[in-house]
Amino acid sequence: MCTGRPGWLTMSLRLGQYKKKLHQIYLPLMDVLDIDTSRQIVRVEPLVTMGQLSATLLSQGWTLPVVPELDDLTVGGLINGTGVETSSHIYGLFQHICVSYELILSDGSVVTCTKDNEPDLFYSVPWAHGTLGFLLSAEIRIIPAKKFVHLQYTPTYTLDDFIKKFTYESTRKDPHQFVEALAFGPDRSVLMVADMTDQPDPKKINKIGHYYKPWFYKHVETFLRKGPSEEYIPLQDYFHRHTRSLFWQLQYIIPFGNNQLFRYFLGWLMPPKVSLLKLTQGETIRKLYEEHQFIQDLMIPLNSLKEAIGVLHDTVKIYPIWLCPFLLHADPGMVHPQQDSGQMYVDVGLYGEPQVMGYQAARDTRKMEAYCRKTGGFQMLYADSYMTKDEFCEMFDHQLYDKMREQLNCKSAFPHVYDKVGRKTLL
Ligand SMILES: Cc1cc2nc3c(=O)[nH]c(=O)nc-3n(C[C@H](O)[C@H](O)[C@H](O)COP(=O)(O)OP(=O)(O)OC[C@H]3O[C@@H](n4cnc5c(N)ncnc54)[C@H](O)[C@@H]3O)c2cc1C
Ligand SMILES: NC(=O)C1=CN([C@@H]2O[C@H](COP(=O)(O)OP(=O)(O)OC[C@H]3O[C@@H](n4cnc5c(N)ncnc54)[C@H](OP(=O)(O)O)[C@@H]3O)[C@@H](O)[C@H]2O)C=CC1
Ligand SMILES: CC(C)=CCC[C@@H](C)[C@H]1CC[C@@]2(C)C3=C(CC[C@]12C)[C@@]1(C)CC[C@H](O)C(C)(C)[C@@H]1CC3
Repeated sequence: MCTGRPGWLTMSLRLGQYKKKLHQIYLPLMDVLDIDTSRQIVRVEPLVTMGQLSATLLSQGWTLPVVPELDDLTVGGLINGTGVETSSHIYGLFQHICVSYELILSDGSVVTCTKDNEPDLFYSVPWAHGTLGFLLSAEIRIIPAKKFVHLQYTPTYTLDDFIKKFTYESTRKDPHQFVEALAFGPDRSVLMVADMTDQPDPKKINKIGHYYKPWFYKHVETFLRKGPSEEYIPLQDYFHRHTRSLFWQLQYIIPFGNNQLFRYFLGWLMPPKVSLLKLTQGETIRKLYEEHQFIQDLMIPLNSLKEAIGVLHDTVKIYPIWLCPFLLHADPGMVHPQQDSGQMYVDVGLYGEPQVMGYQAARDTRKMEAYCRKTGGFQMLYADSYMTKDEFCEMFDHQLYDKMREQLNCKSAFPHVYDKVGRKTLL
């Protein structure tokens, strides 16, 4: 079994060919069920999207501690897959802000698991991609929101200076609420730290969410020239700052999209719906993307970042690079640090056309996957994974997952997670 959500509706690169072979279970569950401000918990169904949830919560003065920024990402996808954002250096991944999951298992029974009740199930759901049961609802923590974020930009011009400042901001004892960086070259980066506030300086307010405003990453790049700066951005605009340009992928689809005239007259049409692009994309475009684009998020320990930037420069040479620190909790399950306590990791996001000569998708992605395993890191599974099953099992800890599959009689009910996400099985 798998969910009946069509592959073209999802925010991953894959079309979900496995869905054709499996029995599809329709789960039209798309409601925000309850906002309990005394417990600071929101109860939601799996098809609730980030755009919908952040608008609902913000209207009441609340927000999720971690808001993955593309509007169409769903709670179900973020729990059964994963989610990360610029506040993750404090709160961890999306799974770490979840308090309970209500699931329907292969025998039809419904269970609610938390870290104290059915902990094995609770810890094995994230990253299992719906191969242990179907999610019916989840309870997620919420925190009070403010109207603006005070965002400070610091350009750096050497790799060493950048690593020093980025490491400091990611690990300091009194951290800023949001930390992110964009690397525009091996030694040209802009570090951004931000905090929520209700007292913006009116002269420094920038409503970056307006449709005629420049794409956010282009705006950030200007600070390499202008030097350090600060702004006040409406919170909702901040959360969805990379939505309008799909990070920097829209430049390949609409190359003139950031042109001033285009923005003023047609900017309100942007971004195209990812699901519409997926639904209408032909086989040729799909192949072109597969062969000429490298879209991957590698989650590696922060102390490997300097080396990783060098390796990525030599292997694919793609800029900008999205850098987002996150605290990986030492919880049981498929993804945890190699040490016994939590460890600071960084999500290294590469979304673009490799500028190296002779790039070969399968060969070079495999190289990056091997490097990621060597550092003790993980690949985000919305992207194409070319690993073999053994390599996959080396990257993701299968101990608890295998135990739960055995215990819950999953083998005849759900495919193995590798058979859902592995690229080889889709060829
Ligand atoms: C993407 C998406 C996200 C959603 N998210 C949420 C969410 O977060 N929370 C939530 O609560 N819901 C959510 N919904 C569901 C939505 O709230 C319901 O579809 C709601 O019923 C839509 O209201 P409407 O005003 O568009 O009504 P309609 O769709 O026009 O009507 C809803 C029903 O009421 C009937 N009806 C309308 N008027 C009358 C009348 N005068 N007398 C008798 N019957 C009448 C209609 O025949 C129909 O059966 C979502 C839906 C979608 C598609
Ligand atoms: N900032 C970020 O963190 C970003 C994250 N992403 C990635 O995008 C993906 C989310 O995209 P989205 O379109 O929302 O999700 P998808 O529909 O792609 O779902 C992802 C996985 O979760 C499973 N799943 C979804 N809902 C349920 C459910 N109710 N019960 C059981 N399993 C379920 C799906 O199973 P099935 O195949 O059976 O439907 C699928 O394997 C995540 O993997 C995330 O990592 C992408 C961009 C940014
Ligand atoms: C962890 C983080 C921040 C991840 C961000 C990932 C985005 C850059 C990804 C998510 C979905 C994504 C893979 C997508 C695409 C680009 C990169 C996206 C937006 C596009 C639009 C590229 C063009 C393709 O033809 C197609 C339409 C299939 C995909 C759809 C998904």
